[in-house]
Amino acid sequence: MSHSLLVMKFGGTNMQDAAAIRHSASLSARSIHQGVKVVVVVSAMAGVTNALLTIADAAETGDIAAANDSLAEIRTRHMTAAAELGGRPDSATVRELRELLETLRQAIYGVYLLRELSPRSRDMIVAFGERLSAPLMSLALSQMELRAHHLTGGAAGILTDRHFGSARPLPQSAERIRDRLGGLLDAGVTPVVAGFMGETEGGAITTLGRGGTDYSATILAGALAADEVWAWKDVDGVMTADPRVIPDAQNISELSYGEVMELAYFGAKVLHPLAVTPLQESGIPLRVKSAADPDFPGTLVRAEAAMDIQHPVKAVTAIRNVSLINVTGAGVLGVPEVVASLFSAIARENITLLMVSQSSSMSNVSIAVPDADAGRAMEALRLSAADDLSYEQQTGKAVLAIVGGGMRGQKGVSARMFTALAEADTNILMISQGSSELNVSVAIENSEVDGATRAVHAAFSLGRGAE
Ligand SMILES: Nc1ncnc2c1ncn2[C@@H]1O[C@H](COP(=O)(O)OP(=O)(O)O)[C@@H](O)[C@H]1O
Ligand SMILES: N[C@@H](CC(=O)OP(=O)(O)O)C(=O)O
Repeated sequence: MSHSLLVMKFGGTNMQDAAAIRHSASLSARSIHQGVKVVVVVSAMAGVTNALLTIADAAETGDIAAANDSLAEIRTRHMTAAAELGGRPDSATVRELRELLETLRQAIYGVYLLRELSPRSRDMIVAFGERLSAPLMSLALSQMELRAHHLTGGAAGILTDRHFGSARPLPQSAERIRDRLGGLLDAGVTPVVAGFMGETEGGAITTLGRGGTDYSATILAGALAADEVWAWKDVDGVMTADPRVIPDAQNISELSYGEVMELAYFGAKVLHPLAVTPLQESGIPLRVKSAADPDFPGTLVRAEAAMDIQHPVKAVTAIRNVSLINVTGAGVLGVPEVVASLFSAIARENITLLMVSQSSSMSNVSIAVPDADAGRAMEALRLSAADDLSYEQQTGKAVLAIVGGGMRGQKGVSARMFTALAEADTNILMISQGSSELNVSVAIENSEVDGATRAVHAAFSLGRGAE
């Protein structure tokens, strides 16, 4: 099928060094040479986002030596890639990288002097990963005789709210994106947008949450009414399970927006959980494609996905490092009161709620939240209707989920999952099924995740050659 506009996203692995960047540029060039306009969206080089977060924390705690050492590594990595991509020491790209790295150094030194790292400062620092990789992609494209122009997410028109660390795009972004990128595209220039980031109306840099470059790409695609989004990955597409845990996992040819959201929410690192939301209104398809095998169709994600009656479950996924919090109301408090206190605390603190289950006879409600959010959840509970509630936290748990639109109305799916878990000697701590019937999730011990995933994957015949 011929396209006129594609948005292509390249993640950290596909930007990790000069060779990977050159290969990614050539994947864009293939389409550009066919007359397709392409908007390129890039992530930071693999590992750089984590390194920047560690550097910011080190500076805040006063360990400027460690921060400077890591910063030097980041500098070397980018300068080496620029040189290998043909950027001369006096070129505009190398000068720009030098300036960005100097601003980053000053920002980190500021955190060190103040011993203070606000969510806003953290976002400003962490977004440098993408700001540093975008010029390298522009350079690689220009070495292929293509005209390219790189921009920050904000300069490309992505305007967000002020939720630093997990910002959401504002509706007025759409028109701004068309204004900022339309002219470039009309002039035959390929925009290269730094992913993961946007900016507030006041011009402060925000980030869209980990894995947010997928989200940047779909926000741009929605605004520009692109034909498709192609998210290039180091895997064949969205797989039936994490291929690092299940070598036998295979590519899923089609998923609906709803299915992919559930998968991402329940831990499949392959896409940002909100990535497809900007596509829902227009129905723009998203393809997850393999950078190593560009002609392989990968996974097509769209509004209505093909359903295979033999496979009501399409994938198994897990989130490790989860805490279970059990909340009990004392005597007079019934379940509604307990739920009300609990949920208002959760909402206030913007906590990711993975599972909820209640026991009506005991005025008891249990929730599963990521370990990283558990401290805040407990603190919020302490500050809420404190005296009448008691709560306890269990760490070291995980949530395992099966996902697939075909389980809607099908009997026996949960039974098959529970039998497989029992046979794998996995203790189930909590169970939940959304009324959308797109998933069934269970809480289990962290240590049992790999074995349980293998067992459930096999029980639903998801592996290669399982039939
Ligand atoms: N169900 C799944 N399908 C594909 N990949 C998965 C799945 N679950 C986890 N992953 C992991 O997600 C990784 C791809 O995501 P990510 O590293 O964020 O890509 P990128 O950096 O290209 O955006 C793979 O390396 C894989 O290990
Ligand atoms: N660099 C950011 C954003 C991102 O989407 O990265 P990747 O495409 O490599 O998952 C992160 O690590 O969260």
